Amino acid sequence: ALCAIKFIFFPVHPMWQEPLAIPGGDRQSPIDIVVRKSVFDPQLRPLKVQYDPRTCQQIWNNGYSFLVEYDDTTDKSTVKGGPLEDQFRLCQFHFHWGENNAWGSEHSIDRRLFPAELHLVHWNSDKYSLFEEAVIEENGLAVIAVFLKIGKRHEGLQKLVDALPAVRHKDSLVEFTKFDPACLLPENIDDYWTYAGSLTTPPLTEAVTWIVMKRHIEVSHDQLAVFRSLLFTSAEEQVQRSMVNNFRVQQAVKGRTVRSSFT
Ligand SMILES: NS(=O)(=O)/N=C1/NCCO1
Ligand SMILES: [Zn+2]
Repeated sequence: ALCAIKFIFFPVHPMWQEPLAIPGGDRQSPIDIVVRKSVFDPQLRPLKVQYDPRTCQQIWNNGYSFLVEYDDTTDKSTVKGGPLEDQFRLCQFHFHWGENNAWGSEHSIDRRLFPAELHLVHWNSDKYSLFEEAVIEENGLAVIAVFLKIGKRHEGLQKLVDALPAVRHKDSLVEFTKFDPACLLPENIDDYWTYAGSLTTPPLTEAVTWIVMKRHIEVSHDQLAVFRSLLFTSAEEQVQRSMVNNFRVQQAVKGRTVRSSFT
C-alpha cells in the first residue's frame, strides 16, 4: 500500500513540473480517445490544408522538442474546413516521442499509445493578428495531430532528420527552408477525431481545437532514433539529458464529447 501511496503522490519522471493552478482546468489536453464514446458528426466537413513550402524558415531546439517554424505573416500556409469556422495559419510543427517504441504519443486511441506524435500548430488569422494574441482565446488555435508508427523509412521526413544534429542542444537554431509539411500528413486526412482542448506545453491555455488524424504515418526505427539523439540541455550544461519522453500526462475528459468525421 505504501508504494501505491508513493505512486499516487509522486508520479515518476513527469516531463516538467505541472503548474499547481491550470487555467480553467476543464478542457485540458492530451486525452485518451475512447472510440466507442466518440460521436459521428455528419456536419464535419473535409479539412482543407494549403501549405506553401516557401514559408518554411528555421528549425530549433527549445528544450522541450524541436520546432520547425514557418513565416506566418501572410495567409500562405493555412488550414480551414473540418470543425473550423475560420481560417488558421500554420506557425510551427513539432513532435513528442518516447525513450522506446512502446510509448511517446500524447493522445491515445482506446489506450493505444504510439511511439511519437506530430503537432502542426495553427492560429486563427480571421480573428487575431498574432499567435501570441490567439493563444489565450478559446477558439484561437487549431492543432493537427498525426501518430507516427515504426515501419518503412519516411522519405519526406529524412530532410528534417538530417538537420537534427545541428540543433542537438537546447537553444540551437539553424536555417531550414523549402520543407512541405503536407508530406507528413497521411494520405487520408478526411478521417479524424476533434475535441476542445488545450496546449500540452506551457502556457497550457484552453485555446485549442484538436484535430487528431485516424490514419498514422510510418517512419523507420533509425529515423526515430535520431529524434532521441537530441538533448534537453544546452551545450554549456555539465550534465546532458537525452530529449525523450517529452509528452504530457493525459488529462481528464471531464464530460467533453469527442466527435468523429467518420462512422
Ligand atoms: N504540444 S502543443 O499543444 O502543440 N503545445 C504548444 N505550445 C506552443 C505551441 O504548441
Ligand atoms: Zn505538441
